[in-house]
Amino acid sequence: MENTNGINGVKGTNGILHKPRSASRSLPLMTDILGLSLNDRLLFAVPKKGRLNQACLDLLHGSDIQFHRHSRLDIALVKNLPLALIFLPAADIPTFVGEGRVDLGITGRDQVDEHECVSPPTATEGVAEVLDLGFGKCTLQVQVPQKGELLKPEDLIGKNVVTSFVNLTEKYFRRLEAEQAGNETNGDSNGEAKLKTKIKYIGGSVEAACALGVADGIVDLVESGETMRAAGLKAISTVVTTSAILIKSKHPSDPKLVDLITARIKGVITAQKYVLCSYNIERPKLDAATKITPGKRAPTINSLEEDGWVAVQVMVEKKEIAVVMDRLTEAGACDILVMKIDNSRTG
Ligand SMILES: Nc1ncnc2c1ncn2[C@@H]1O[C@H](COP(=O)(O)OP(=O)(O)OP(=O)(O)O)[C@@H](O)[C@H]1O
Ligand SMILES: O=P(O)(O)OC[C@H]1O[C@H](OP(=O)(O)OP(=O)(O)O)[C@H](O)[C@@H]1O
Repeated sequence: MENTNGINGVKGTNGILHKPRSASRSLPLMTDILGLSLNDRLLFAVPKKGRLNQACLDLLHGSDIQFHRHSRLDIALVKNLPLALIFLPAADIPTFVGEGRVDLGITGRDQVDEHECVSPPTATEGVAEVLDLGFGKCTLQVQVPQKGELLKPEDLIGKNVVTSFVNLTEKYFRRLEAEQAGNETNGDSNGEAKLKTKIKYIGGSVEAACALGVADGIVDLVESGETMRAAGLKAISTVVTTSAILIKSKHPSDPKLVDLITARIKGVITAQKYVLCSYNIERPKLDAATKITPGKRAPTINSLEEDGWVAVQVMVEKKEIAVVMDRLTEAGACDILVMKIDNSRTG
């Protein structure tokens, strides 16, 4: 049976479309205890707290994924799709998705990289990146006290480094130590060489570690740099850059539903990134104007009732719109209007 969304399945008593779950995923018993049946639902992991949480909730809202989350409960059934949301720490999402326990997830690319240091993808396990979501942009950096003798990452070799990203940090220092020793084979994380740098895990407030004497340097995320500067630290090297991504398991239980959710999320992301710009211009000036606003595919051009004039409608990146309006005015455009896009489906 197929519903209007093109998702195969059968309707349950509550009118929700159910798809037979793939036999490969066994359900945790806890779901029965909570009185929620996850049977036949695609599982979608969302960060339960922290920097990515609100942006993810906004994305779900924009994608018309309707749910009610009971307080203290980390599982929510979606009312209008055969989907269940699982609220998890961002750091744990690559494990659940990578092992195929959860079909879809949103987390930082840094968390996926950290996970893959210890669980490299195989033919059946591991995550596949579906979409860069464009938020949660930051950089994982090596930081040291602003005042001090440590100037470059090599100066930290053999010293104490504190981080929440122990695997990426170990990989980074293995490579650095191998380069310093002039022996590239040492860089293999399976190698025998003992790491000289001492790497310790701390779950949060990593920036306090140097001032408290726990670390000589840290590896932590930097966005605006405010936290780092307030803690009297400076960045001396970048380990990885990151942003929030949509990931899926290698064998999702309902690939068509994964595609549908991906298309909805993509539509919201595009709508957030672009505005719709319309203007009128005399036809001889149209070429110059459309060079300024080429659009995503191409501008829509309609003749006006007034002879020799056309109306142009085109998508423009939000961050560029002020400069684009200045340039359009210079090119002779008039009646320039800019409109917010609520949602989209574009190629
Ligand atoms: N300052 C930041 N700016 C943008 N994105 C960030 C920032 N800090 C973290 N992130 C992204 O959010 C992810 C989760 O980090 P965050 O520290 O919010 O998680 P958490 O430890 O689950 O939450 P909390 O710190 O509230 O306990 C990171 O892996 C990274 O991808
Ligand atoms: O460069 P900034 O814009 O200052 O952001 C960077 C800070 O944000 C994150 O921590 P968060 O505030 O999420 O809390 P945490 O230290 O508990 O992880 C990160 O670990 C840095 O401490």
